Amino acid sequence: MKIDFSALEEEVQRILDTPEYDDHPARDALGRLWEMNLNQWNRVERITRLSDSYQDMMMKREKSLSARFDRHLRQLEKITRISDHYQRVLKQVNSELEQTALIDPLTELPNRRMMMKRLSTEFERDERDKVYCVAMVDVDHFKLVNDEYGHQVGDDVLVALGKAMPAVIAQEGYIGRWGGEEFLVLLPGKSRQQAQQLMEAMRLAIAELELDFDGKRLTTSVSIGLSEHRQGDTIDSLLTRADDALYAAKSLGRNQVTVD
Ligand SMILES: Nc1nc2c(ncn2[C@@H]2O[C@H](COP(=O)(O)OP(=O)(O)OP(=O)(O)O)[C@@H](O)[C@H]2O)c(=O)[nH]1
Repeated sequence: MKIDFSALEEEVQRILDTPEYDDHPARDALGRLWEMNLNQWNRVERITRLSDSYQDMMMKREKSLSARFDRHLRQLEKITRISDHYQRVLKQVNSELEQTALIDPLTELPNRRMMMKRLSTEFERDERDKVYCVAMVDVDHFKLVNDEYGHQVGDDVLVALGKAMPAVIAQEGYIGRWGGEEFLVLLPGKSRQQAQQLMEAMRLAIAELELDFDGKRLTTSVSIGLSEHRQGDTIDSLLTRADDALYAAKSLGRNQVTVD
């Protein structure tokens, strides 16, 4: 049977409020039962309120946690984006630095370090049947250019030669600034005869070059010492022979190619 509690409560309330029942033997017990009932309801209400506010608190907490999580996630994404960007910039700066460390700033040709790197790579390859020549190129009487036209014109001459010589060599070899007014040419796969022909063409091209700097016209020439790789050669021995050949070219009157 279903009990209608509100009707029952109303009825009990009415009995307790009726003065004729004040002396009824069950009046006191009913009064206390009613009191207990009220207390129980109050407790239930308190517990319900507590549970509601606890649920409320948990929901708020969950919301704030999820908001914090989202905020952290966005920050993390931002940091990742920044870090990716910096890594790209760093990579570029590194490669630019590496480039500048290997390029001669005046002529923009590979510098001595780069040439040595290149030579080392070549020498690491299998020695058998290696066909390889190197040529040391030195500008003749370059001191006179500086003395007569000034250091700036001297620089301009080096820049002009740094453009003219690679144009002759093209894909046949590899040229770099060795230092001062000296250049080094690497000629992989070239026999002594082929290298000599190429260096002769380069010497001639330079001798015929007419340079004009602010109306100052001048010509110049280069001496070239060539050496061909021999069995058992080291980088040092190959370069020393090219140097010796260059010395010979200078001694023989300059503007010529000599082979050691
Ligand atoms: N303008 C300029 N001069 C340089 C540079 N590097 C070296 N020189 C000059 O090159 C000159 C080389 O002089 P030397 O070693 O006597 O040789 P040279 O006058 O060319 O005579 P030979 O080599 O015997 O034909 C020196 O005066 C150096 O100062 C440079 O980067 N710019």
